[in-house]
Amino acid sequence: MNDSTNMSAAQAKTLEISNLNFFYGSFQGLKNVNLDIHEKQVTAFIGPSGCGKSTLLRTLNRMYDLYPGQRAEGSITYHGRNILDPGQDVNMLRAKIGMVFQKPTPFPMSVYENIAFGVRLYENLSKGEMDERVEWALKKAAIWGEVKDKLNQSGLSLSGGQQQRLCIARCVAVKPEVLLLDEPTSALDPISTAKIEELITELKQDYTITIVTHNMQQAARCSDYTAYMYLGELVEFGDTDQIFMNPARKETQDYITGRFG
Ligand SMILES: Nc1ncnc2c1ncn2[C@@H]1O[C@H](COP(=O)(O)OP(=O)(O)OP(=O)(O)O)[C@@H](O)[C@H]1O
Repeated sequence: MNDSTNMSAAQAKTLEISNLNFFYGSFQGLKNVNLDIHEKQVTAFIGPSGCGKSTLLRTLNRMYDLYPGQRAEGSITYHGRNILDPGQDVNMLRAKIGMVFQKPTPFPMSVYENIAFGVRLYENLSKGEMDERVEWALKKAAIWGEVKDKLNQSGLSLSGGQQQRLCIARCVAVKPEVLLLDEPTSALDPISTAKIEELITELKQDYTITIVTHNMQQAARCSDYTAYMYLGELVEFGDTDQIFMNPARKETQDYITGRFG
């Protein structure tokens, strides 16, 4: 648990989720979720399989838009605008609110190009500037030392843990404000997991982070706030210390102590 966070009501909110409902066709995946994501803090979504953690994460940068039949209702306010509005520029939104998936997904191209490719979609940098950006992003993701002599090798030649940090670097390279991490360590060994957890703690100095995790210890170690979900509803949300040590709801207590789920 994180002692750096003496939570206060005054803490800035990066995303304000209000009355959010989500539908997969006729199936309702999220039911009236209300939640604030605080600036430069780590918020963990926990709960049993199928409770809606990934669905909630995917609404935050409208990733669901890529799939027909999926829709969200309600509002998610970001910089004073509801990002669910049809007029929202989703490409710009995804640059500002980037996502890293459960399985590392490097592009089948060099380490350098994995980073430069996304940057070119948004910015026109000179070769020198791009070199600097690539190095900066790889350093931010704590992988520069391991890949600086392999920039022209395929991203797919890296280990799983390195690939995941490359994906985090790719996300950071376009200078987002928010990182959405969907079970980022579930495919990784314990050492790579520890590196990513350390990285999350470092990255929150600059970014607002939201993480879906099945791992209670991970939520307790890395997050400042925790949201416990069940059957599409937000059961309880609060400071991670409070949720783990003194949950208000019995359902939360049962889940975190392993009596349920
Ligand atoms: N593409 C889809 N079409 C229809 N229903 C879906 C789809 N994706 C998810 N669901 C349903 O929505 C609900 C929430 O799923 P979601 O993936 O958000 O849960 P989760 O908490 O992230 O689960 P897990 O921990 O297993 O990844 C589940 O009942 C799931 O079956």
